[in-house]
Amino acid sequence: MSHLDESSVTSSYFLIVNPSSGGGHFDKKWMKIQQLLNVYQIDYSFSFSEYSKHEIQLVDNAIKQGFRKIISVGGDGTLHYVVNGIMQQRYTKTSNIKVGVIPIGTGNDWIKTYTIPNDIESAIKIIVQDQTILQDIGMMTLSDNSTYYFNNLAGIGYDGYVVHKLDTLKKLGSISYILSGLYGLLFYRKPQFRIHINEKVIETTCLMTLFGICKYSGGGMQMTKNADPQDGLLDITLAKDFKFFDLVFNLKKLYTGAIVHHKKVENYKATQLEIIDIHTKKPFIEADGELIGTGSVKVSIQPKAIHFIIKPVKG
Ligand SMILES: Nc1ncnc2c1ncn2[C@@H]1O[C@H](COP(=O)(O)OP(=O)(O)OP(=O)(O)O)[C@@H](O)[C@H]1O
Repeated sequence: MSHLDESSVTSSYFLIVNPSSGGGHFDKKWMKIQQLLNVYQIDYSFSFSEYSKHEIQLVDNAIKQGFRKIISVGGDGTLHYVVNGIMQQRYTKTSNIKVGVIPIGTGNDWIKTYTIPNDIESAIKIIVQDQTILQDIGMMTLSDNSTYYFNNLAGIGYDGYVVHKLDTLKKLGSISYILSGLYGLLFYRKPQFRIHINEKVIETTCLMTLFGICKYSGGGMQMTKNADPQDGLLDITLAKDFKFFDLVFNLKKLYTGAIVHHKKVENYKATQLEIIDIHTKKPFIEADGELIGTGSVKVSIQPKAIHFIIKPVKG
């Protein structure tokens, strides 16, 4: 780790701004954000991301320059790459970094766990209040040894397929997740997984396996049983031989979280697991709603890795 001279560390915020996030009206939103940051006397610098994953490089530069407070202005994808930038940099311990979010994305699922409102001014007020939580971060290693981090939820199988299909439907907003999900289930061929978890080996046909750090994904669905962002454990859901009608008849349960009690669903807590794609069907792998690759994957957790600015808890 190449440590910076402490005198170059600044208390100012650095905003990573995704102008493509949220599908429109960016100029108006950005104008409002700048005005409010001035009203609340927040000292900041910023960069616009110019393409997907550019956030990683922008975060690296900002931390190198001495910034320790990073604000992600965008949706879950922007936050995902901001987190990847923090986890990959080598200038300071990741837990020295504080991350806040100004949500302007389509889904904005990460903020739901912390009841941060999907509203620019409320989010800025929360940043001013400066209450933080030291959150766990998930890590995935693919067959080619590439490494990816996730701050919300990741998965392999059908959810990856849905993310792959989602791009064309995203302009419809959060309903696009469910439309994409239902459409795909008519055609999707479930892979066979060999799963090594907690000294057990499970071999099964599997619609998907999910790894949760936080509670919500897919535009407000709750598909893990008891995700706790600070317990040092992945909250794992195995949706086994789920069929089209299993999903149609249980739509409401996807949103209430009751789906985890379905007889074709198994839940686990673990610090690590490995999923082997037995017949090399190359199932899609997603992290925080971003497609990251295909094939087998090892998943683990980095406990209490990054400080996130969250809504102050009353009491
Ligand atoms: N200038 C850019 N042009 C195109 N894509 C970009 C740009 N900057 C960042 N991206 C990428 O846009 C993708 C989507 O971003 P993000 O998820 O934040 O927005 P969203 O899709 O509107 O919101 P959500 O994921 O919450 O539904 C991410 O992969 C991000 O890296």
